Amino acid sequence: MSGKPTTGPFEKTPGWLDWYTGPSKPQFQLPPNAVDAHCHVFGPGAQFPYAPERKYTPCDASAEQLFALRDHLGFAKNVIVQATCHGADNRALVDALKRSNGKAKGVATVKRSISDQELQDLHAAGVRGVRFNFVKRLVDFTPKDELLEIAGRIAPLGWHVVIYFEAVDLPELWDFFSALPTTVVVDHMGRPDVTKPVDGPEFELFLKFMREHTNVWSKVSCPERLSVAGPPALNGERNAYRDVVPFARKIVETFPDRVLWGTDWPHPNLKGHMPDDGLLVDYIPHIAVTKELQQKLLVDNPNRLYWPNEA
Ligand SMILES: O=C(O)c1cc(C(=O)O)oc(=O)c1
Repeated sequence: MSGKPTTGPFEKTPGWLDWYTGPSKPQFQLPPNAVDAHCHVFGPGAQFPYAPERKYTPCDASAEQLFALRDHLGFAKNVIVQATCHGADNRALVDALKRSNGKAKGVATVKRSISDQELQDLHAAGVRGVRFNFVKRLVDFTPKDELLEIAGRIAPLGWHVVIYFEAVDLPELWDFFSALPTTVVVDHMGRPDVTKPVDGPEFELFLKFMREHTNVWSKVSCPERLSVAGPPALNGERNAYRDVVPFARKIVETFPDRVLWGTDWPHPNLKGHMPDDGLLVDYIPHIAVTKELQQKLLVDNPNRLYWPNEA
């Protein structure tokens, strides 16, 4: 790993937790060509300013630092997801993609005013999806007709839509999600409340959503965000976030061909602790318990979605 977090000209949100320097080497050996399918770059703010409409100001997390983590953990490639602190200004994302030597693809945030040429430029840089965010603490509301219009424009490019929402909001968003004309990838399992039973009505609704929509995939990421009881991936703990495991394992085993995993580095907005990313990788074999499931989750699925010509 190289470097320490900086903050440049911006003042971080009070209480901000910086990403973990000096992560462990995972004990779990990632298979060849494994993809970290959800991570972000922040700034650096001095070069790529944070968006005026942002809801938080992070520490910087540069492309070099992300690529150093990738190599340290043993991933071959990254999918970099536009972070809300950059709004619809995708310059930091595009710069990271261009400097990845083909080892990163991206998911952008766009507005309806984007031109066809700008979409083509994003495609050339390696963008393969757009993100629609419904988490109220992160973004202001965007009208659904605007989102549907964007989805209709990116569909012919072969892109997909990434959606981020809270489990309690799924009933209200169901019809809108059903109308999306592309592959749809859900961030962080649709944020289940893991204090509720894994076979209870809330999580069952999410499973039903995936069962009834074969175009819907799920990232089984972010146990560090969803966990209530821990234990955190710190201090050598290689059996972390046990309360999240049954939820992620259920999705992996029910929909093995429609799941992705990512670190979520640099883990924006965590409050209690910042995980050791090496120990976070050691969470994977607890949710994908066979070599076959690990191969699909980490290699086959993300390569099929993001590098289809190489898969
Ligand atoms: O839960 C979060 O705070 C969060 C935020 C962002 C973002 O700001 O883009 O992305 C994520 O994947 C998760």
